[in-house]
Amino acid sequence: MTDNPMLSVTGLSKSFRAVKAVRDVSFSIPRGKTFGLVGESGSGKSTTARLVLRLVEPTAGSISFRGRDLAGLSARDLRAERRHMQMIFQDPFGSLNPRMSVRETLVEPQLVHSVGTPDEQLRTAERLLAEVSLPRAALDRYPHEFSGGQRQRIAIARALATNPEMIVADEPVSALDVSVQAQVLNLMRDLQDRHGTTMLFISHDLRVVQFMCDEIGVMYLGEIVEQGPRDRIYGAPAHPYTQALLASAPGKGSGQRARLKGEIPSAHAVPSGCAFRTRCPHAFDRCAAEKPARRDIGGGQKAACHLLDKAQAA
Ligand SMILES: Nc1ncnc2c1ncn2[C@@H]1O[C@H](COP(=O)(O)OP(=O)(O)OP(=O)(O)O)[C@@H](O)[C@H]1O
Repeated sequence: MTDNPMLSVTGLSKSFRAVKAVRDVSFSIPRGKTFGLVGESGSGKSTTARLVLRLVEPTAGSISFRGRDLAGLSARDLRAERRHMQMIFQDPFGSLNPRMSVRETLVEPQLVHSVGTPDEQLRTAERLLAEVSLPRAALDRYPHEFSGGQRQRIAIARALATNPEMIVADEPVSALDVSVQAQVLNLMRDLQDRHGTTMLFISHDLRVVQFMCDEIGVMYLGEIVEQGPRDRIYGAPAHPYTQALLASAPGKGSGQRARLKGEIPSAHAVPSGCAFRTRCPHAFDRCAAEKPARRDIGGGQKAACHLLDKAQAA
């Protein structure tokens, strides 16, 4: 990774009482790149996003954004920093205020962060609508008058209204019809290219992550068990969980790899040693006794699995 990443997360953990939602997560995102977090429901993806956005306080670990440690910022500085980190959520209907017109929706973030004069704010709103391919007439309409895909376009336009350096997108297309998903993803990629925005992108859908992301972290029970450049993760997955996820993806034959079996255990009772061992087709004694360290396996790929030691010893 580069020396000067836009976002750098180190040793991030979050417990909600006995629930260990996020455990010792570290990654960084170079400027203009997209880092994807993928994993089953309950693996801690959304909690990681909320930690990065400082919507929840970490139990441990640090987050550096634009070279500044977010924990060290006063409430006021943190608010100012939010201008540079915007978010897009799964449910655009829930995240858009039903009582605000599109004009108000797009002007409000600019008002909150004192960006531009009222005239400039309106012009920005008009430009953003054009960028997300909605007509100018949409300005005076309300969220319920739009389809799900159009609402997500409005949410994307709103996220861009303060010209942020980074966007955190949590399952931005999973509530949309499959036919609309590709349009919204294409739009997000085009806008990212045009604006050079850095992105943290969260999805349980491997195809979506493959399409959107440069680098990928695979999460299981709160941990990143494997991480690396997209082509390595999809072409040469090293962790049995990544392999099983890929084999279980819709449209994939099981091939040589075991599909994912059983349910993800509760984050209340994380298995000892390797958290994946209870579902792993390759588990052996050491997996219950000892937690595998994350090891570098070349090409920017890292994975935490005792099999990698075994392979090396062989
Ligand atoms: N506010 C909370 N209080 C208690 N437990 C929580 C809270 N938020 C998340 N959790 C728990 O933390 C774990 C991780 O949840 P999280 O939503 O981050 O996972 P996820 O991978 O985003 O899954 P999903 O796609 O279902 O949202 C789960 O066991 C969840 O029940």
